[in-house]
Amino acid sequence: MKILKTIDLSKTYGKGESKVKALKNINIEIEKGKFTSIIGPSGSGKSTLLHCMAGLDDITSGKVLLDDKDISTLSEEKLSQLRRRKFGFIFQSFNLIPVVDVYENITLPVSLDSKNVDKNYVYEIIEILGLKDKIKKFPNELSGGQQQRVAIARALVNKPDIIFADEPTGNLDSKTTQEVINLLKLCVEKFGQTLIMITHNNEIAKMADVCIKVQDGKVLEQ
Ligand SMILES: Nc1ncnc2c1ncn2[C@@H]1O[C@H](COP(=O)(O)OP(=O)(O)OP(=O)(O)O)[C@@H](O)[C@H]1O
Repeated sequence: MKILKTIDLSKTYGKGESKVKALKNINIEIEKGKFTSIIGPSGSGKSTLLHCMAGLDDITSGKVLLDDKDISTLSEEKLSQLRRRKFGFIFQSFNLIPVVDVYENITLPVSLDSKNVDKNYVYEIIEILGLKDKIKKFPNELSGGQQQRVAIARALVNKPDIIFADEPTGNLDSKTTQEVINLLKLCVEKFGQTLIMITHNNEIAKMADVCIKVQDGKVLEQ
């Protein structure tokens, strides 16, 4: 089953002389419950594609279908609700909140949406990600790998349908990278989520179920 599709998706930045065609008629389909990697050279349009699929960036033409519904025409308010409820995000810079502890960093997306925190589920995630003895720590007391594991826990806490990850291991050494990717895969498998991840790294791209190659704003192969 396909959870997300793009139809002739194009994105152009700027106007006139400074116009950049970042995406040119992209047609891709993302399989539900699978791990899809997006690989390509710097500037090829990977981040733009991810942002357009996740409703973080407006598109110039085409469609983005989530469960066959076009999300590119939604209002900013509806889009932000959709992102909060259905999507999880992990970025290269962990984007943790420095003044609250690990537990609060993880549970904040749920409390922001004024839903009750499912404590059993939160502790299950914390356990899997090996953060049990870290929940009272603050982000600056953690290593990079530990901080990224907190960011993964935070992305999972809403039980999102899709997790969008933009170079999540870009700031980590190769051993920690393997650990983090393995944990991410484990969580996705365990909770049946769909993972879409950008990477520069061929080895990581190969760990995915599906690999999409992007070059010069176009999809080379899926
Ligand atoms: N906000 C923006 N304004 C203007 N041009 C942009 C903007 N964001 C990206 N671009 C341009 O769009 C093209 C695609 O950029 P994008 O960031 O999607 O590539 P990428 O494959 O993710 O690169 P990297 O691997 O270096 O992060 C590039 O030519 C970039 O310069």
